[in-house]
Amino acid sequence: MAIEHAAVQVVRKPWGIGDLHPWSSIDVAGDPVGELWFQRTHKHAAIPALLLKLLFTSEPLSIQVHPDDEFARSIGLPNGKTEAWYILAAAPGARVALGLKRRLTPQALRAAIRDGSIADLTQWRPVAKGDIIFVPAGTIHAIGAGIVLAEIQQRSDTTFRLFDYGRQRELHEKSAVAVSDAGPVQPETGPRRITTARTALITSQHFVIELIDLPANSNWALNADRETWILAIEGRARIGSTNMSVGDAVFIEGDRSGIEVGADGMRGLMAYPGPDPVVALLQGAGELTKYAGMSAGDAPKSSETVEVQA
Ligand SMILES: O=P(O)(O)OC[C@H]1O[C@](O)(CO)[C@@H](O)[C@@H]1O
Repeated sequence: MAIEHAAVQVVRKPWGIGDLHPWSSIDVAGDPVGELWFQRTHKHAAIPALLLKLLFTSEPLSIQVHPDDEFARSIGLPNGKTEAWYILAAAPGARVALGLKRRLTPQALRAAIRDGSIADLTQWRPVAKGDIIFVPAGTIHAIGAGIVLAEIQQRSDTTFRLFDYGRQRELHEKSAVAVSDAGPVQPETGPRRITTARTALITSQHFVIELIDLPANSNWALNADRETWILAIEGRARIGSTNMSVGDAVFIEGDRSGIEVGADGMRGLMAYPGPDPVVALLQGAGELTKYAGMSAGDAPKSSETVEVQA
């Protein structure tokens, strides 16, 4: 049984940024921060199946691919890395790449990595705030500059890079060729309404991602039998005794809790293992909350911060 205000792990990246507001009040001294990873707070807690992150880009990430479960296990890793991105903010012209413009043989893919022409073969698309993008393991992909996004992924840090814009980081030609589905991607299925407050954005074997839009001063019951992550993206709420405002995340597993929504409502992402949406997970309690007067000062940011260089 657990309800935790997630700790934040800072990951520095060459493509990161220097000012994380309004998503985090962490002071970014030094190298740019590319990612904030939300972590369980108890040191001896079981390792969750999912990883929730925020990504901040001032330059494009590498063109990359991740292994599926089968390949990951063949090299001694516990699982692969299917991921999804929810766009929180996007500068004009911001874009992401998903799949290739045309199908390549493994030999042609290897040659395109070696001569860098893979950069001209990826299929870019514009993105805007509120977009959701599903990236199954094996999909060649990249994230462009000027984006803040929330990433939900299988818990893995295995990335095979195909191209890195001249940065001096390692490429992983052999593994990338072995795991890539080197062609155009299939069209995605659209979001599906679960209730007036809940929309399933992604329904997949590995995780479900819901957009939750909880009205001002409403009360809810959260019945989390399985691992569940909630990220606040607008407004405020209190989950159990944890106050949440923009950029805060809560982990809950094998536990029940009330949610009291603040005076401006709360919009957030809720993610849990798939394959199907769990209707009983979040239910309206039908009462106005006593918590309507919550102010910014009532919602402290996560207390624990650690640093990682990547
Ligand atoms: O190799 P790079 O460019 O630092 O990118 C790695 C990052 O890309 C992502 O896979 C997002 O596509 C992150 O989960 C990961 O940390």
